[in-house]
Amino acid sequence: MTKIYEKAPAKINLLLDVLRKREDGFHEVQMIMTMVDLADRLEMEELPRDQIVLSSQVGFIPLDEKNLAFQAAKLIKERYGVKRGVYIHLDKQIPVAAGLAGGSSDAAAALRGLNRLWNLSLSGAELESLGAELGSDVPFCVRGGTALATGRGEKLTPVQSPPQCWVILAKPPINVSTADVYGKLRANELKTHPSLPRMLDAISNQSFPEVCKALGNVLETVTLDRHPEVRQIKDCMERLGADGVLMSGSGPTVFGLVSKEMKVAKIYNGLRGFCKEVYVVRMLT
Ligand SMILES: C[C@@](CO)(OP(=O)(O)O)[C@H](O)COP(=O)(O)OP(=O)(O)OC[C@H]1O[C@@H](n2ccc(N)nc2=O)[C@H](O)[C@@H]1O
Ligand SMILES: Nc1ncnc2c1ncn2[C@@H]1O[C@H](COP(=O)(O)OP(=O)(O)O)[C@@H](O)[C@H]1O
Repeated sequence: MTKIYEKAPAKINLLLDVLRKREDGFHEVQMIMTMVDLADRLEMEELPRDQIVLSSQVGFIPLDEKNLAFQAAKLIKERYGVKRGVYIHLDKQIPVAAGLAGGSSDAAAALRGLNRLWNLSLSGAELESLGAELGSDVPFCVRGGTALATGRGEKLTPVQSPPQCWVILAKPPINVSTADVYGKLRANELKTHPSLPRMLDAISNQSFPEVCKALGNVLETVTLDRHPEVRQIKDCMERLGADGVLMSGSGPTVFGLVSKEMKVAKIYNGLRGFCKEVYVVRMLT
């Protein structure tokens, strides 16, 4: 039996601005998103019966229709009239409900993989548009790389890779719901907004210090207030010498950008003192 493998990397938001709340309940955003090399892995294999079966080595995620990879398989099957079944094994490495788009990336990987397994010959644009039906971050996860995401996050413009660096991820032991965070955001009362042109300039000049200065995420106004432990992790990373520090997405994961390898071990060890889940990864360029 043919087996298809797909990697589903985590994303971080180098910049996340919210412009306004829309009538459909979503928020109009401007985000610079990029992938890091912490990834889930999906293994897909045809089943002799017309059924979607999902398994994982972890017990704390749903394996039924609530799972975004399951939803992706169901959507592509129904839309293209595929009368074949699939067994998907999900090797989960990305922390869940962390602001790292783990579920969205799994859905994107399932779309890419099933397109190959079932020889559907769908274009990248078609896969992205299917992805948009599953979640705002899924089109970016289908495409990967670095992008400016606008609309509710589904409209993508490619952006050059940021200068390569180390990324230290620290996830406090709390789960944050994206819907909750957007729900509590007072989009009209935001006092400051991160500057998108500044971040785009920093990337196009490949200036690591400028990228660090241009980091910004308006969702911190909600999550940092409600979860002091996230602010503590930010402060700790700054104290330990990370060059740039920001919460990713709706949180609670905080990432630190570090250019010099010799600083990484000190920051990692310092964080491990009070946060169990710390990862040292690279940006995917
Ligand atoms: C905040 C971000 C930043 O990348 O990521 P995460 O923190 O979830 O990783 C995204 O905007 C999350 O995208 P995603 O997780 O795909 O969101 P969706 O499933 O589409 O929406 C979940 C809920 O979030 C709210 N939502 C989402 C996107 C958006 N632009 N405005 C919103 O108000 C809506 O209430 C929606 O019901
Ligand atoms: N494949 C999946 N991996 C992880 N969580 C999933 C998946 N499919 C659905 N979920 C559900 O989606 C929610 C958000 O998960 P996740 O995508 O990891 O968060 P975030 O969008 O903050 O990065 C969780 O509550 C989880 O139960």
